[in-house]
Amino acid sequence: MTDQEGARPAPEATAAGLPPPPPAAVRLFGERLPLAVRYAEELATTGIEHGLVGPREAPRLWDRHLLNCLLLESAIPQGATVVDVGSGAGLPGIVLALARPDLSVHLVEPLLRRTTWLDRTVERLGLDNVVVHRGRAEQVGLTAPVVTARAVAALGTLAGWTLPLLETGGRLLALKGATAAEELADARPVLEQLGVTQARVLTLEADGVDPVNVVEVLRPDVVRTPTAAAAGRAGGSDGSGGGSGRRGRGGRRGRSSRGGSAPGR
Ligand SMILES: C[S@@+](CC[C@H](N)C(=O)[O-])C[C@H]1O[C@@H](n2cnc3c(N)ncnc32)[C@H](O)[C@@H]1O
Repeated sequence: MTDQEGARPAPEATAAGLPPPPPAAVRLFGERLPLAVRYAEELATTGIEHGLVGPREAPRLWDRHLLNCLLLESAIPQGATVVDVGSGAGLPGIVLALARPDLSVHLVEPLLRRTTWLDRTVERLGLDNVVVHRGRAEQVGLTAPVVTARAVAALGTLAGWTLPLLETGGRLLALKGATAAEELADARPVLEQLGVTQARVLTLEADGVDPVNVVEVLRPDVVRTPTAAAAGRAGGSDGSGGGSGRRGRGGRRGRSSRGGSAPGR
């Protein structure tokens, strides 16, 4: 047998270098896989054209982005409302909404170019469990039991922005990279100033997917304002890495609304 006879056909590319979904995506998205494929195709085409995704990301969209974000869903209770801050191209918010139609997901993103793309993508995918809000986390005025974020800000800064968005007993779930424990240790003084007493690193895993580190921060009964000095130490840089079923009062599903509308309260 020649090499050529024994060679398997190359996996068919679906859009602009996007490979077919890997077995873990097929298994984990289940019946929602066709929608996840359409989202991946949007990322690989219009997402790259509009600058929401790096031009070389298409071949690794499944592993590095969709599956990485999908692992987070196991930490979110059934029927939860989720506020995803700094969504960018909808990561992790759209992935969660795709995999979990029981969730009500609010995407918070300040940049108009991005919310325009998010609006259009949510509409194209027919996701009626997503509302897009244009605004900054610290001004958007939403509340929910779960707030998610990936690659938005250093942990102390992120906690300062997002703890006020959490309902009593709510949790911030921040997707972080390999240095999650280090980042949590660095942020401890600021978290203490904010009143946080419970924060830990969760490692989420599934067969065929690289494990993901998530920093979970529980909302304290009273969220305090850190001193300016502590806030400065928290840093404003981009942190690397990476709920309850009610709809926003002011937001429309699949549409943008400026900050100020609240899902829950
Ligand atoms: C590096 S991107 C990450 C996007 C996406 N979460 C991901 O993982 O691909 C950071 C995003 O956070 C947004 N952002 C920055 N400051 C923010 C703030 N104060 N509130 C909400 N979003 C913010 C930016 O506009 C940008 O879209």
